[in-house]
Amino acid sequence: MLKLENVVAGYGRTRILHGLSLEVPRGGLVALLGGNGTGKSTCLKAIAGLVTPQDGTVALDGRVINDVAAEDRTAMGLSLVPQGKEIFGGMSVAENLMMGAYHRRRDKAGVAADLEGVYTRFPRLKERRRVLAGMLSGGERQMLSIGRALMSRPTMLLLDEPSAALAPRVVEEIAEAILSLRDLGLTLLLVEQNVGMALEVADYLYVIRGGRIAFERAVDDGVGMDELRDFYLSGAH
Ligand SMILES: Nc1ncnc2c1ncn2[C@@H]1O[C@H](COP(=O)(O)OP(=O)(O)OP(=O)(O)O)[C@@H](O)[C@H]1O
Repeated sequence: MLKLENVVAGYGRTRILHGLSLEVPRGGLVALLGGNGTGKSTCLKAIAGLVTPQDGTVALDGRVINDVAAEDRTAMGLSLVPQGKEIFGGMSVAENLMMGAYHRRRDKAGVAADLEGVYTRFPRLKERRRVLAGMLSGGERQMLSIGRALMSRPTMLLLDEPSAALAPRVVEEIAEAILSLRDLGLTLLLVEQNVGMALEVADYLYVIRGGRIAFERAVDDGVGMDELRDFYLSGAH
């Protein structure tokens, strides 16, 4: 469904991705692991259209989308759940969710149904729908961030470190939510530093090092936690 080939990208003259290639098949749950500052978020931004590749291609369903604007990629089914839970703290939970459906203004009935769907998936968001998003806990913010992305009716979600700074019990909840999205038929690319969580949910793993993919393997083929941790920690330093 999604294919990156030899993507070179960065900020200004600074190159961060040095020829990165990866694939996410339809319905797959693929994890991209790597240490701090290795370019994981930059990779997601290149897919979402927030960073333009200087070389290489990003293709969705066989179509190269390098020149497609970010908002048009959202309409094509790509939705980014950014790191840092970039929610609007001064707006209510419900208003934040509606922001995810901004390009579907003419589809009032569909948007209302999807809002109910998000509330069914995350009952805590329903309970807190009138609360200012800035008052939510870390786990609730992450759920809101995922819920807001779902409001654009995506076919593929790009999740940027959804477990970051969350307690283990909450990470487990988020992992379950991610698995339930896969069961719903969504295709997922999950950027993580939490190796345990990635191994628990993903069916395929990539490790990024120096702006390129340095290791990849199907989880079913056996990937040891220690092997992975050593691999990318040794590469990060
Ligand atoms: N907007 C920007 N302008 C300039 N440099 C940036 C920008 N965003 C990120 N960088 C730099 O690009 C490099 C890769 O950042 P990126 O956020 O892609 O890494 P990451 O693997 O997601 O790391 P982390 O897990 O710490 O978020 C870092 O050195 C970072 O400082």
